[in-house]
Amino acid sequence: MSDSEAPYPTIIKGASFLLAWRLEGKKVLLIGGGLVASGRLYYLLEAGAHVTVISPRKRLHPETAYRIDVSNTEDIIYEDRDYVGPEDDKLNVADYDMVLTAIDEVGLSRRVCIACREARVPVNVADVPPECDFYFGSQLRRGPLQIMVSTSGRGPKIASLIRKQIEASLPEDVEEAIDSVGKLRGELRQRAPGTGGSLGQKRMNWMIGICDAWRLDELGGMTPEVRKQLLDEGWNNNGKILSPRDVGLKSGVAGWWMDIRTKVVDTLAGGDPQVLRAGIAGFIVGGAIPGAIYIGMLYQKRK
Ligand SMILES: C[C@@]1(CC(=O)O)c2cc3[nH]c(cc4nc(cc5[nH]c(cc(n2)[C@H]1CCC(=O)O)[C@@](C)(CC(=O)O)[C@@H]5CCC(=O)O)C(CC(=O)O)=C4CCC(=O)O)c(CCC(=O)O)c3CC(=O)O
Ligand SMILES: NC(=O)C1=CN([C@@H]2O[C@H](COP(=O)(O)OP(=O)(O)OC[C@H]3O[C@@H](n4cnc5c(N)ncnc54)[C@H](O)[C@@H]3O)[C@@H](O)[C@H]2O)C=CC1
Repeated sequence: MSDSEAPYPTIIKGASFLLAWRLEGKKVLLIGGGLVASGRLYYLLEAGAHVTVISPRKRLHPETAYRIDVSNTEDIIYEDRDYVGPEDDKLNVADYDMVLTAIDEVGLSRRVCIACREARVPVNVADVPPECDFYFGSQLRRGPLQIMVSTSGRGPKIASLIRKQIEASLPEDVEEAIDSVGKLRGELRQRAPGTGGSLGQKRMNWMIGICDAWRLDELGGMTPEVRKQLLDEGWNNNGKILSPRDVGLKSGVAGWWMDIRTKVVDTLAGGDPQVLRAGIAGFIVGGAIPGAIYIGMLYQKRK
């Protein structure tokens, strides 16, 4: 059977299994305290992990020192010393949910990796990709929204550049929209509790319908009263999907402008606002220069 005849997508191996790992309250061992470790520590703390950092004070990155001494004293156990290796150290890698090394001693990192794999503890060795059970990626976070770019170890700087492009293209209201949808889902669950089954399917269909019918900026502006109206007159009315117009919201100038803008951008610039902006700037500059010459000529003539 050729690829084009296959009923489902062809499996192309070589990917990483991307997840959003819930580390809240989990124990993580971080060996090293330099620049790379400071980045690791930041993400671990944002995820609510309890981190044990081992690294001599004298080469601690200032951000790591700040986390240890000032901002996250409760979340970090700090040991001011060299880690001596999995065979001799008083800390046992098997006692942790995750182990990270970010040191400049490849031999030691390798021994940590072997010990972790024996103990089946996931490990990341910053300087040796084959010794990583998982890679970090270039990340961005806007409240509940998290995006990670991975290049499968090939080009971390490219991952960083792509992340910046994604960041610049995100709609402004994305955080508020996710927040509103989260609240609506919670209120729907209170009204129709339970897991799975036909009720679960009905709940999911209703949420999909709402997300399809409302634009991000409209979702972001949803008040508690509107959410109640959606549930009272929509969900409780045979699972009807009410649009913003149905609940009395006028599209408003902002909404109208967004619609027009999206249509114009799609038509003129293939969906890229930057291309359109460049085009408009070119149009203005292109008009301004001949205009200035013309006015200049009129002025000359009058004289
Ligand atoms: C495999 C991986 C393992 C892991 O770290 O988990 C890994 C490995 C290595 N990185 C090295 C170097 C650099 N790393 C960066 C930057 C980042 N590296 C990150 C992740 C990863 N790096 C994982 C794969 C990610 C993927 O799949 O795309 C990012 C995305 C996330 C983060 O670290 O938090 C973060 C960007 C964060 C951001 O800006 O958003 C830069 C650029 C810079 O510093 O500006 C350089 C210098 C340029 C260069 O060398 O390309 C070297 C040394 C190579 C050598 O010695 O020559 C190794 C080891 C090796 O490759 O052998
Ligand atoms: N994965 C990635 O994204 C990147 C990885 N790297 C690699 O990661 C490693 C760390 O990089 P940096 O943080 O920039 O180095 P760095 O030199 O700033 O920090 C190394 C840290 O490890 C500590 N350390 C060394 N031996 C130790 C031990 N036995 N026990 C405890 N702590 C120990 C040092 O005190 C220092 O704090 C390097 O090998 C580097 O090549 C570098 C850049 C990016």
